[in-house]
Amino acid sequence: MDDDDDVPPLLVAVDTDDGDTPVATLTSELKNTSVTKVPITIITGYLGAGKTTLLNYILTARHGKKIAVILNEFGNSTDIEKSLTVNQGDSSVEQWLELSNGCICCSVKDSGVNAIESLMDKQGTFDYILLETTGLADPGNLAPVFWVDEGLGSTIYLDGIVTLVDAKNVLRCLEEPTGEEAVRHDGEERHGHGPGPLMSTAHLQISHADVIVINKADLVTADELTAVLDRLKSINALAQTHITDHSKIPELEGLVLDLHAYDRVDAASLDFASKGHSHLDPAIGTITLDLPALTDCKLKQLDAWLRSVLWAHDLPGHTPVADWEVHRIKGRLAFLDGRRKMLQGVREIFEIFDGENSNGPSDVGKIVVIGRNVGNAEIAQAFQTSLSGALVAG
Ligand SMILES: Nc1nc2c(ncn2[C@@H]2O[C@H](COP(=O)(O)OP(=O)(O)OP(=O)(O)O)[C@@H](O)[C@H]2O)c(=O)[nH]1
Ligand SMILES: [Zn+2]
Repeated sequence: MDDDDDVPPLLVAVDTDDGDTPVATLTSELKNTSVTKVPITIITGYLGAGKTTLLNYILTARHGKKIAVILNEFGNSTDIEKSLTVNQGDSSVEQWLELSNGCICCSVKDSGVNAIESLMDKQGTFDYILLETTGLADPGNLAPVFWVDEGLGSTIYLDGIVTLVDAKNVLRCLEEPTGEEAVRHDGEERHGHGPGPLMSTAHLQISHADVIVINKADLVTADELTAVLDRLKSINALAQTHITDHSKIPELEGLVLDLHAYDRVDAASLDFASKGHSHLDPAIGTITLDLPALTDCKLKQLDAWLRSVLWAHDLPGHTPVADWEVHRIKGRLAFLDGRRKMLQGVREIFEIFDGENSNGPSDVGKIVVIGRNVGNAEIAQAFQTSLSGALVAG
């Protein structure tokens, strides 16, 4: 591990021609065009994978953005009464989350967003927010905090989750969850896990990713790299992958920044995910469900099915065969009349929104699911049977 971790990355206003443009000027300029929402990218990855290296790379690259870096302390849902720290130039501002009583995920959601908004009030708006999690954070707990409903009028939006993996160590991390992790992720809080393949923090960080940066490529052979890539694709076939040395991404925009991962669904990634990949990983996998052409009535049935699966953890019409949990869900919903909608979800939260209309009758609907044990043949079959049943009936 590096010893520079105690020195948090700095917020720098890069590429302004005179490096010391006062913050006040930037703020008033931005306030005039105040409808612009600020994207937030979650940067996650196992201990020592290269998160800080990536942050520093982004901060010094030419992009002209005024970036705020937030170090997240509430990676685990049991440990959220913490603060957000924003580093700006030489100063560091800490904002405590004020948790109200009531449902813990609602209060985290409100306070996480409020904390950032109040930081922006105090410090001036940023163009972009990078949120670095601790190495042991589960991004699935964090994403819903920042994936805010349009209607709530938030000034920030979740742009994507970028997961760094260490090419040299990731396979070992996936094989050997530490005792503590095995207990943490195999026990309590989530839907009564039965026995099953162990899931590590590395699994959770990979399964929730929109982009996976396979870092430290300089430390492995080409064959080792291929093995890593195969394993990662078997866990999360939806994420884009990039191979790097010292987290150097050639083009930041579209590859790690400005992904719009939650307001668009990329058709090519859905098609790739449904090509059928090996089930190399026993704990987490990606499956594709066939979806018949929809009508408005069937859309309602699909919505009810999603609520049942994601909220009640119940596969309608099916006795649970073994334990499972859904981390990500994405889909293309094709309608008989040529309309097309997209589905996007993280854990319990999902959204269906309009997509571009199809070009013709060959358009097929599909839903890609990433989650714990869903790659198990019996469970994959149960998902498909339950979905098909829900859409035929009624
Ligand atoms: N050989 C090699 N070393 C790298 C690479 N990327 C980062 N490192 C080194 O790996 C160490 C850890 O990198 P960091 O960027 O601090 O990793 P991190 O994910 O922020 O680590 P934690 O915050 O401790 O979880 C540092 O010493 C880096 O210089 C790489 O591509 N190749
Ligand atoms: Zn670090």
